[in-house]
Amino acid sequence: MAFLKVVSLEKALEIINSFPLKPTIEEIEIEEAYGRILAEDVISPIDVPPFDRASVDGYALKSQDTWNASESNPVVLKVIGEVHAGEEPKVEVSPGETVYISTGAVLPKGADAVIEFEVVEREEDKVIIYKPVYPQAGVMKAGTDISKGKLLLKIGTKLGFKETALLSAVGFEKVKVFSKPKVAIISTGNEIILPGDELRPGKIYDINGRAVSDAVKELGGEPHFIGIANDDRESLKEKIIEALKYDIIILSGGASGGTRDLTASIIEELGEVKIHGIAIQPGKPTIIGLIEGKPIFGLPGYPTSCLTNFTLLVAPLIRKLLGMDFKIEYAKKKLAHKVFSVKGRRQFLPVRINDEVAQPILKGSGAVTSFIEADGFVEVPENVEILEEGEEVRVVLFKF
Ligand SMILES: Nc1nc2c(c(=O)[nH]1)N[C@H]1C(S)=C(S)[C@@H](COP(=O)(O)OP(=O)(O)OC[C@H]3O[C@@H](n4cnc5c(N)ncnc54)[C@H](O)[C@@H]3O)O[C@H]1N2
Ligand code: MOO
Repeated sequence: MAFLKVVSLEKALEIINSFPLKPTIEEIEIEEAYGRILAEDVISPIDVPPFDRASVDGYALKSQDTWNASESNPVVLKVIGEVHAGEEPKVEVSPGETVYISTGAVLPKGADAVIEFEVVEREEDKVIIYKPVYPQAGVMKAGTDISKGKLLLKIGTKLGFKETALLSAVGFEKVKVFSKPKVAIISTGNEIILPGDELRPGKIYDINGRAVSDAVKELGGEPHFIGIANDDRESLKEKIIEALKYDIIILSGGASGGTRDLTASIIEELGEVKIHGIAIQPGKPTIIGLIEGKPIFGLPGYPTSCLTNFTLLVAPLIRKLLGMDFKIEYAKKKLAHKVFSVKGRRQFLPVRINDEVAQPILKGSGAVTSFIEADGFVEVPENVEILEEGEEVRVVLFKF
């Protein structure tokens, strides 16, 4: 067992990245595609619109017939039929002729423009036109919106309503996406209760179960909350065994006291502890192991510490399973004011971002509002004791 042998964040990430998990792909119905991550490039199989289409209600004609039309010298065309949306035109327009057409209908052969009905006069089977109509006026040509063979969406795109609309426009019934990583979540501690339970002395409501579940969801994963394990071997072991049917297991709490050893010893009994301590703050007592090929993370109990470590250690793995790069995303910001730090441990402090400025939230990891009010957390390198106001800093964003 790698008992309390503290490793660097880089080493921890290297170990996590080496875990035997790979992205898997599935084909799903378009109705289920919202929020999923594309596992293929999408090329348009058709032209949109698929045919030259009237974009106004009016008369389809040969534009050349109208070029000499004016108020004093109108052109008269003969109406030879009608074509409505959804129909195949049965008529062809010859010189001197026109066809009544509705918006969205196929432009009949021979015609190259449509004039709105409001600007012409209709007399029985005649239409009187007082101005020239330009070629393609009132027409949307086939493929001008989307052309067949065009790359529409790239692999890795998160499908929002615009993307699903695009898939619908080209007739996709099914689409290939990365399978959602299934993540089991267990909160630990005798003091933790669920909303709805009675708040007896010494008890507190579970925050990590909710926050981690929804962060997993926001990343594109599928959370499975297993429940709260008491600080006893049987309760914890039972919950961990139950969690093994999922891809990744996340525990929170019990990191610093005796329960920590309990977690480590259960992981060691069922699999292997790979990391027991990381040289970061928060997160020093973090445990990471592998049971039956499933990564298991023991994150700190303080919600702010738990979510910081989730973002640093677990989010890159979930992203990797969704076809993205395994890496922490940093943004460069300027520090709003001087910050003192402890030398020797890399620190991550919650910050609020206003424009390009990172404003530290100095409430400590014990406060849940530290992370709720934060947009990310600033990295204070291990060899730095003071960060000056206005200094450029690296910020990990709470953005999944
Ligand atoms: N003597 C020392 N005490 C502590 C140290 C230390 O080095 N020496 N480290 C502190 C740091 S840093 C952290 S982080 C915590 C680590 O705590 P654990 O991971 O063991 O977690 P717990 O003790 O179970 O919980 C800490 C705190 O968070 C609350 N908590 C736990 N789970 C949840 C949850 N699901 N929802 C809401 N709140 C939760 C728990 O009740 C505690 O108040 O230890 C420090 N102590
Ligand atoms: O390790 Mo605690 O997680 O420093 O806040």
